[in-house]
Amino acid sequence: MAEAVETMDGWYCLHDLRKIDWKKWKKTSKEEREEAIQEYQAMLEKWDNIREAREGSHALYTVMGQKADIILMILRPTMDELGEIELQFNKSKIAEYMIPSYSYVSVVELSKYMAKDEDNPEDNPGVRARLTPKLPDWDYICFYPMDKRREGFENWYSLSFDERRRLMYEHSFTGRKYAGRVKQIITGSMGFDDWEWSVTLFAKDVLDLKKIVYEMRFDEVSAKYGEFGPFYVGSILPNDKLPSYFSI
Ligand code: VOV
Repeated sequence: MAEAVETMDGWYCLHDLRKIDWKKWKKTSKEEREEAIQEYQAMLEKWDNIREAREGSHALYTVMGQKADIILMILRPTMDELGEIELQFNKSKIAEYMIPSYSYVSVVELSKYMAKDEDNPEDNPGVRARLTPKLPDWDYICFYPMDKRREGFENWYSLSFDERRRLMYEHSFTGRKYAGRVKQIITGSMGFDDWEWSVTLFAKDVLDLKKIVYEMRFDEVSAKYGEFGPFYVGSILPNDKLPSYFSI
């Protein structure tokens, strides 16, 4: 009999991707552009303080290619706080020069596939820290949503718990080979968004992102059951680099 695995859920997560309307930006006066950047930096500094107080976390990256220009990943203890941030951002000056291109709503998720019967992983400080993570300031990000397949004989949701645990164990084994090189944040989004999970990977070497995704394609769980949405890859955009990023 298939039964759901218990999940542990942490901070709520919004991935907000925007394109920049460079044409409009270029037509704006220098003063207005400076004002918009300063307001944006002040907003980011406020979020930095929230990160320092461990009441949330965020990461801002530029995106390669034409799907978007920037990605903001933001984590907060409640979904309402994410809503407030989105609203505040939409009302800001800089947002007038940005066009929404994709967004994703989810919650940081760990499952109990590997938990031993006798212990409650939620009591473990390491687990608590992974549910409320401080996003790393590594140079590169890769974000994509994914599903577990539900077709014909390849139906993840009709596999037994033990079989799913075996497959996830194999998956974790591949992942651990990338310790120190790739950090993953898995968020669950059933009932929240169009796919079932989002995967956010951080790396110091951009090639490690390709290598891990490629290697995992051969894990049985990804080979048989993985279905993937659009991929976004980008580079970190620190607060102090905003003026040069927006300079024209
Ligand atoms: C950086 C490497 C890395 C490591 C160490 C790692 C480990 C683990 C562990 C131990 C576990 C299970 C317990 C838990 O923590 O939930 C998971 C869980 C999960 N993973 Fe993972 N994963 C990695 C990385 C990693 C990647 C690159 C992907 C994308 C897959 C691909 O083909 O593109 C992925 C996906 C997932 C998903 C969707 C889940 C939830 C599945 C579910 O059915 O619940 N993951 N993952």
